[in-house]
Amino acid sequence: MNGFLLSRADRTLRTCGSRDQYRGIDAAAEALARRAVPLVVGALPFDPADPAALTAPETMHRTAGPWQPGAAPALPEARIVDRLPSPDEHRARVARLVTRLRSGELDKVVAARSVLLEADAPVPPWSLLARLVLQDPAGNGFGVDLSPAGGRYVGRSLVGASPELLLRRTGREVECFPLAGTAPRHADPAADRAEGEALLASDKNRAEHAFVTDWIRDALAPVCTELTVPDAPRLISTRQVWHLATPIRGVLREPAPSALDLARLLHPTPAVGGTPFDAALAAIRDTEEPRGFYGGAVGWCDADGDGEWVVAIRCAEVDADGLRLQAWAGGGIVAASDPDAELAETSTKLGTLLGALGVNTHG
Ligand SMILES: C=C(O[C@@H]1C=C(C(=O)O)C=C[C@H]1O)C(=O)O
Repeated sequence: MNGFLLSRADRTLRTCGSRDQYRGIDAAAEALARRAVPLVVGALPFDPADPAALTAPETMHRTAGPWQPGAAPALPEARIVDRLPSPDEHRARVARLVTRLRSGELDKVVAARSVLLEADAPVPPWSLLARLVLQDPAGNGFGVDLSPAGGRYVGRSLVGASPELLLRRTGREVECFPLAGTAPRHADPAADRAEGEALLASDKNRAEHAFVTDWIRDALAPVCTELTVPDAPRLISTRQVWHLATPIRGVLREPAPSALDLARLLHPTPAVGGTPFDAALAAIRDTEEPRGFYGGAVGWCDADGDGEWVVAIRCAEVDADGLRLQAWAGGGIVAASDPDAELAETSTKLGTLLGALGVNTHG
């Protein structure tokens, strides 16, 4: 995929070409700080030890509102050919994590799984992104060339539509919109509303959510002169799920960290990692296949330090030839989690990507 696109409800950034590429955040941050480049776009991996895929683009184009790609492009038929791990193994992993959570070794950890897909003809990443944005124009649709990360990422892209804003920095203002706590949507409006209300009232889900808001508060407090974190979360919905969400706002202390510095400070939050941070990251590294850029962050930062980063969920990596895709979904596990419910939650979340691809099989 040549270029980068981030489609948000209020504005879209699209870039083309590459005048420089960075595998390390430091090198990109340094180029921005020297004003050697006006803008850096791209993706940060889930695991901070892995390479990033950052690009200083040749040209950029900003438009108001979500991306308007025109009519929904047709996509070739695609099907699930494998699951990593198998649904049974995911359930077993969640059960083992619950044992560790009950022993007090961990407070929360996100368990993820993926599905591998094969298509009859190449899936153009831009067409997949167009379908995701048309399916939910309010979501944060993104398409990123992962080539700057090198190795197996050359020619690969990351395409998705995330409901979660890691951060937006505008001058000294910083905003975050973390999510954690999930319930499925229902076709019947009364059942749907009841599911949402039950999520909002659930102590288990509120506790899961609070690990994320506490993490963000602790990370932002030292770099802010003002910080507002509401006491209770609110409900938001996508086409597939309800989530608990908390809008967080702060005023940054001078010299204000850039959006890229803030992304590095906040990511990975316990919405995709866990608490305590080191133990959760170690558990994920020990139990899961590599997440690559799933669970990472996608966004941009300009030479003034402004920028936006969304959490890279509800997404897939598309192979260089477009014939193979890998889509992931995860969920926060706490001591009270049920392995069957967690498996179902990942299937529902996979529905964002699979729905845009026209794959109806439940993941
Ligand atoms: C990890 C994912 O989603 C995250 C986990 C959530 C949860 O555990 O309830 C909710 C929203 C996201 O922060 C995913 O979609 O893959």
